Amino acid sequence: MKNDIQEVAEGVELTDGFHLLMEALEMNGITNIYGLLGIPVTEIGRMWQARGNKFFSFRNEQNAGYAASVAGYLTKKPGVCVTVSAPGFLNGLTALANATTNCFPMILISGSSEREIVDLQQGDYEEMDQLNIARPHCKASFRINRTEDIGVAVVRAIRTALSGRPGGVYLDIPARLFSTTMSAEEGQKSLFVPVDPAPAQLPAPSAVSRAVDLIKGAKKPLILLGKGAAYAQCDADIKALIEETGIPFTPMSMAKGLVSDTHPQCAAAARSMVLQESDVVILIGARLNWLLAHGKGKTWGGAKKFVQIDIQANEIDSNVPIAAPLIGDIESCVNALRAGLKGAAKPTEWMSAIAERANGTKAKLATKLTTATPVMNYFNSLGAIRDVLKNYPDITLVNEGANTLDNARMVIDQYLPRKRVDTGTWGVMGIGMGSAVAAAVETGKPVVAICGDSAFGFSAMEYETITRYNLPVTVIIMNNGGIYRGDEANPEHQVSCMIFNPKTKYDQFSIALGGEGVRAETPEALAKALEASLKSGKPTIIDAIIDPAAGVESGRIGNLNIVSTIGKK
Ligand SMILES: Cc1ncc(Cn2c(C)c(CCOP(=O)(O)OP(=O)(O)O)sc2=O)c(N)n1
Ligand SMILES: [Mg+2]
Repeated sequence: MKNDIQEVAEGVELTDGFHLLMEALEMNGITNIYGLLGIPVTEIGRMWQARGNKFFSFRNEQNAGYAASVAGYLTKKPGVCVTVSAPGFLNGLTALANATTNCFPMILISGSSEREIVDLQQGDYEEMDQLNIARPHCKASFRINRTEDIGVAVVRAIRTALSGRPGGVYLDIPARLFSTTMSAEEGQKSLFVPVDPAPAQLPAPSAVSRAVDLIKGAKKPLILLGKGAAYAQCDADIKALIEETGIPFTPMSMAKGLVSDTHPQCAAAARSMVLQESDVVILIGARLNWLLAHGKGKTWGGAKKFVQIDIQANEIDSNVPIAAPLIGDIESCVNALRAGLKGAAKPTEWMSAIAERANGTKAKLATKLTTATPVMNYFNSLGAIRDVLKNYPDITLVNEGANTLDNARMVIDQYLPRKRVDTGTWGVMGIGMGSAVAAAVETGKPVVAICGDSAFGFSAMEYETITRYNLPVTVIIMNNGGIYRGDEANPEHQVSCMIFNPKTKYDQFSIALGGEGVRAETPEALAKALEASLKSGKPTIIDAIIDPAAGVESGRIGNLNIVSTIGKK
């Protein structure tokens, strides 16, 4: 390797891999790193902090990775996660794969063993072929072998994470590179900032007129907003498209608040009606995957024509034929549609039929939200939370669980864009605390995490990370004593595989980890504790006691469960 390390004459100022990596990140506007330190990356944490940047140190790399990915989603700059090699890398890889599935820009940087040892499988400390293991789970996997390549590698990682469909990138750095030196002057010259890393991509005029004609001919058009539309940060353009055309819209969970849930054209409360009865559906940053029943079947009722805006051409026709593909970035496509639809007739009859159905649904729900029960259920507990949160529109709501997720998504309104972070496309549990850290750090505003007790358990120890940085995070644990429910009977001489220890006290857990803890057994107590926590700005866990029989298996996706047709033997 000698010939790869420049011989530097005496007296020339030197730099090294550590410094070049940090300068390259800083030059590209990255000041926060989420990670977990150890060999060979420990010094990065200390030096990064010494330079006045922030290193948020986690208890498990998976949660640091979730934090980095959510930072990327909220800021449109890649979130950066740093881990040690092998097991640390693998823990971070789950979050990198989830970021890629969600289309969140994120860079995972892991220290690694030297190539010559990995390739001969000579059994190094935490040896693993990380570069190749990462490749199938992210947009790109790069390894840096020379100090002079650090600048271009960071830029490639940033451009890949941000351009086209955003996603995860893996940067593999062999341990020795960090301390390899080179001339500081040469090193400085090797660093640069990419020009326009996420370029606009305009749709073809022929595609725009095809889509405009289809929408103009629709009797019952519908706009369906996905988290891609929220990520695009062209909020005013999307609101203008909706209001100028008078077309009803319904948001996917993380697109809630892109246009307020209380907007008169919001059809969320009549979702099944609009999915079934619409004749032309305009998908904006939403993929026709499992979350939308793959665009077919009883969810969608009769024949449907789809207009699909997506930056990735091969997403089109992934499940059903798309009548009018619009390939480009969301802002360019939305504004092209606005121009073409100027003066088009508004579907006022369709909109008023929807409003009537929505109002009926809301009235029924309102009764459930205020009906007292001996032990709280999901509705009267979430009703109390909703009444508090409507006075705090700019908090970020983090949400995970099954019944906890499905019911909170339906009950808790969102008023502003990018204020709801949840389990995303995969429906992954454990995103809670990492997402809460990132939201608190990147927005500087309070966070409320509503987690099922099982979901909370996946990242519970990160609550210490939250108290350590004294972040304004309130965690409401919907404690129904189990996965989906807490009343499953125990099989012979065993504890049920679906329930938790009924003696668990999450309020005491919070106090033990340096936070505030409150046990809430009524909606009034829950509302009071939430209000107090938001006012105090202190890390708080509210242990919301929910009826163990209140949930249903797998929440709203029980249909995906597989059960034996021959029963238990
Ligand atoms: C990483 C991971 N593991 C397991 C699951 C399976 N799973 C699990 C384990 C859930 C937890 C449901 O229990 P909860 O206590 O969080 O919520 P409710 O009791 O309110 O339904 S929801 C769900 O899909 C998952 N989605 N992700
Ligand atoms: Mg539960």
